[in-house]
Amino acid sequence: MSRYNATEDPLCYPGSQVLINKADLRNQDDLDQFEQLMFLSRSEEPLPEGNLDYGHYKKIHHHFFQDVYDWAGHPREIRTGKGGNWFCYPEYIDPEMQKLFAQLAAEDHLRNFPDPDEFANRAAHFIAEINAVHPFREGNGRCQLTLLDLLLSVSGFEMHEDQIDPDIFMQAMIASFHGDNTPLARAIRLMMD
Ligand SMILES: Nc1ncnc2c1ncn2[C@@H]1O[C@H](COP(=O)(O)OP(=O)(O)OP(=O)(O)O)[C@@H](O)[C@H]1O
Repeated sequence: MSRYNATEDPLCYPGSQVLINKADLRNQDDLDQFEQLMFLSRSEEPLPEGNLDYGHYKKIHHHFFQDVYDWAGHPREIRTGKGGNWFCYPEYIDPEMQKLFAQLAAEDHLRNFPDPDEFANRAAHFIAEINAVHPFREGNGRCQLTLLDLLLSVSGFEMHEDQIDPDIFMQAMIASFHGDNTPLARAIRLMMD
C-alpha cells in the first residue's frame, strides 16, 4: 500500500490523494486499515472460479476489493507510478493484459515447468510483466501474489509466503521493473521451499 504518484485523479476526494471509498473514509490511515480488513475477510472466502485468464484476474480483484471501491475489478483509467516508475498507459492495459494471459495459457499456466528453478524463472517473468502493466488503481500487489499462489498450486507446488522478507520482495519487484528478474525469481524460488 505504498502511495502512488498519479496524474490528477477523479477517483480521489477533491484536493486529496485519498481514494473515494464505500465507507467514506477521508483519512488515508483509516482507509488503509479498512481496506486490509476487508481484504483479509474476503481472503477467507473461496476465490471466484475462472480459467486463469484476464477476466478471472479482474474477478479476483473484484472479490477482494468489492467492499471498498466501486471500481473493484475494473482497470484504472489514469496513469500511475510508484517511486518514479511509471506503469503502462491506461489505454494499453487491456491489450497488454490479454497478451500476457494468452502467453500464460500457451505455456499451460506454467504446468510445462515441473523443475522448480525453471518455474520460478518463468513465474518471475509473468509477475514482473503484470506489475509493469499494473492494471488496477490499487490492490495490484495482493492480486499478483494471489495469481502466483494459483499458478504454484496448479503445478503442484506450495507457496510459503513467510519465507520471504517483504522488503526483499519489494526490492526484487523494483529490480524487475528495470529489467532484472533474477532477484524476483530467487524470491519466488525461496517461497517454494
Ligand atoms: N517503485 C516501484 N516500482 C515498481 N513496482 C513497485 C514499486 N513500488 C511497489 N511496486 C510493486 O507494486 C505492487 C503494489 O501495488 P499496489 O499498491 O497497487 O498493490 P497493493 O496490493 O495495494 O499493495 P501491497 O502490495 O503493498 O499490499 C507490488 O507488487 C510492489 O512490489
